[in-house]
Amino acid sequence: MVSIKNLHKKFGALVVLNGLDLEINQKGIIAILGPNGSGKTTLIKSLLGMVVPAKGDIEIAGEKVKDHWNYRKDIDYLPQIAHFPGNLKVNELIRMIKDLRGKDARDKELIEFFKLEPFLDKKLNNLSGGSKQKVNLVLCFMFDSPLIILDEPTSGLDPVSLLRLRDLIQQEKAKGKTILITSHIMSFVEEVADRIVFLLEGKIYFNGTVSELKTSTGQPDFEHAIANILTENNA
Ligand SMILES: Nc1ncnc2c1ncn2[C@@H]1O[C@H](COP(=O)(O)OP(=O)(O)OP(=O)(O)O)[C@@H](O)[C@H]1O
Repeated sequence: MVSIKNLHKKFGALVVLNGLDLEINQKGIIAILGPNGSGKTTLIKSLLGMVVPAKGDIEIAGEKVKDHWNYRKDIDYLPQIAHFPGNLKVNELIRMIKDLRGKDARDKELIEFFKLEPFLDKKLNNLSGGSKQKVNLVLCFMFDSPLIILDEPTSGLDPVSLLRLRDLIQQEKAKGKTILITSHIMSFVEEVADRIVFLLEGKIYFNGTVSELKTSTGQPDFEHAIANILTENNA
């Protein structure tokens, strides 16, 4: 589904991706983890053509990403920071995105799911951070694409909304989708992820299941296994 070969990206003198290779051929939930600044968002944006790598090849569903755009219609993406036009009302934004994408959308179901009905007539500028994130989630999930990329979907969500998001992600997985996710909430990652891909120094440092990670680090729990990688590598 996703094939990345020898990916390089620098910002000025800062080397972010340094010959990264990654194959994702499975359905299910793959967590992309790594310390702050390790290049998770840069990697995600490279998949979407929003960052242009200096070197390397990316293919998604057998289609090359470079100089192409058609493949993107089959990807749903949740950006880490959504820059919404603040003067638009929530329902106006949802309508606008539906018009732009020109695909069937299940917005009503998701608005109900995240209990957003009371906010539909409010301007985005007047929403709390968590409510904005729920709008972000509705916009991402409403088009039912086979590949979903979620950059920090948990950010700003209260515990009840977090449980709803977890259920939604599990439902999408059950439909046979591939879901890439970044999150700094390790308990959430441990609960949902089928595979952990850990970025360090511009490459994949670990690629395996949660239990393989615990075994390879000799740690009894997931949070300590991640902390162990970071301290061992002075990250
Ligand atoms: N457009 C840009 N111009 C300059 N530097 C950038 C740009 N985008 C990212 N960087 C830098 O590249 C590095 C990797 O950033 P990136 O956002 O990919 O990391 P991340 O792993 O997603 O981090 P976090 O966990 O904090 O979200 C950081 O040092 C960041 O400051």
